[in-house]
Amino acid sequence: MGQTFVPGPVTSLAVAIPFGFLCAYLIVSLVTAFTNIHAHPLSGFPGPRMRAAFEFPNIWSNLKGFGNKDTKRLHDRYGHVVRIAPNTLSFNTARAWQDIYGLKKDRTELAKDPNYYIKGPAVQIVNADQKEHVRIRKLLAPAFSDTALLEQEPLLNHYFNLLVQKLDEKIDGPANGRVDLMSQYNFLAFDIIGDLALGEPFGALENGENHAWMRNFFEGIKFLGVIRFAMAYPVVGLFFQLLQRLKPSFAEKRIAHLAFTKKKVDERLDRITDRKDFLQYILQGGKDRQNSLSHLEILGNSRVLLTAGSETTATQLCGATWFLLNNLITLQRAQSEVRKAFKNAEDITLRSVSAPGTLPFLNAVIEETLRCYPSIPSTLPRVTAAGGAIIDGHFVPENTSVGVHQWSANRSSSNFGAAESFIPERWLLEEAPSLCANDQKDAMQPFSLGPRGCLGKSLAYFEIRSVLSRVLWHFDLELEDESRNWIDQKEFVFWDKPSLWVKLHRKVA
Ligand code: HEM
Repeated sequence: MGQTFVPGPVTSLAVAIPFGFLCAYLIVSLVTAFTNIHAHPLSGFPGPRMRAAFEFPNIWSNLKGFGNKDTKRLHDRYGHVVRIAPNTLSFNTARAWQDIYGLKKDRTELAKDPNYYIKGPAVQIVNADQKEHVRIRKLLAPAFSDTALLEQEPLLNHYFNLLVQKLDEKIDGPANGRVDLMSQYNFLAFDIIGDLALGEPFGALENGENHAWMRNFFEGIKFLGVIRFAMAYPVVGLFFQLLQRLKPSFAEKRIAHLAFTKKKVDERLDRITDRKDFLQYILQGGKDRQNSLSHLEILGNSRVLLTAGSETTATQLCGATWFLLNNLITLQRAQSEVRKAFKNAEDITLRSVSAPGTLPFLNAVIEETLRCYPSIPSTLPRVTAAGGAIIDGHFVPENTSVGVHQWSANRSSSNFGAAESFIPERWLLEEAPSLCANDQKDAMQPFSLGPRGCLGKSLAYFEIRSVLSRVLWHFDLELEDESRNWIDQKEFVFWDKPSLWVKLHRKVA
């Protein structure tokens, strides 16, 4: 006969204490949820009750990579402003862009949301507060002026030509013209920004493989989503810390990523050169000011430049190519415009691709790609200051996280006619179809706006116009069947882009 187990006092306590904590946690969560719905300063804003009550539906949606689609669905249902989390409002109008990201009359700006822009040990341009940001931006801005960028033309041309050469080699090689343009564009954008920022080629195009830095970068972005979850739910945070101990590769990749950047920055700082890379501007600008950047700040900002300047531009190159190849009439028009504008490949220069009136249709394709497939489809959140703010005509109480959700703004039928369709002609004054007559063009701000708007916008346009012109000039392209649905992607702040398979043919002379 078996013995009956009678729990002793120690066993009972071991069960009772966690059980007690769990009950207390559940009760506090439910009371908070009830208060969030009925007695919160944002209670009057529209949105689903679950979103008003808890943080996790929003975090979970982003963590799974469906943030863009889920948030847009909420805007379609609830309107221009939606309460997507207890303390978070999402907007989708042109007015909201100005109210949230523009500089105020008293020269202040809405601060970046610290729960999103998680600060590391070093201040860097993207997460710095307003005062620090002004200091850093002043040092970096001269490197991004059109004059400074035009001086970089030989360097840029080297990489543009290398891309064409590598693509051309694929035609006669075993690949028989089949190529993954997503990888090639990523190699190109990373090589360019690596060279511009740190004065040294990274060799991704040359070697034809993703640099470990790039592979780790995307892991890092996904990792940020987990950190945000852990910040909102400390219980998840504890579990996550445990996971890191059990699976050290999680943290190792991040450490390797940081170590690589440090090594490259240190090597560059040790090198005496008169090459005008971005670091040269930072060091020169800091010489006669007490505002120079510390070593840690140089490191932090270099990481930002490498990231901000590679992934975003490569995304646009991929997107524009896919939209073109998916619509043969558009492709033919863009291609014949480029081939007519440039008799010889050498005529394609930074100045010629940017000259007004030279490539109107290609420029319209680029704008429409930025609308339909923005590099950063999600929200870049700010926090309202003491006393609250008027946003898009609504009074928003202080300490609220606010932002424009790019995907929802760009694809909203109240901002754009036939918003879900790719129609480059909407950007051409004389050809815009009547259904696009009321387009709210200012509702699309792919580079954001105001004092924290993109510093690399001119560089991005130079790169995108130059590369698309060259690819369309040199090659005839077909989309491979497996990339027909390429555009259907998950989003983790940036897009999780799969390979973009195309078949290249040399242009018939
Ligand atoms: C199509 C390409 C690009 C897009 C769509 C884009 C978009 C953006 C956006 C939306 C922001 C605002 C971020 C925020 O508010 O947190 C930003 C900031 C920034 N971008 Fe870009 N970007 C692009 C290319 C580049 C390039 C090529 C560089 C060159 C390094 C660059 C450098 C920066 C920097 C330094 C900032 C921070 C500006 C500041 O806080 O003052 N970007 N970008």
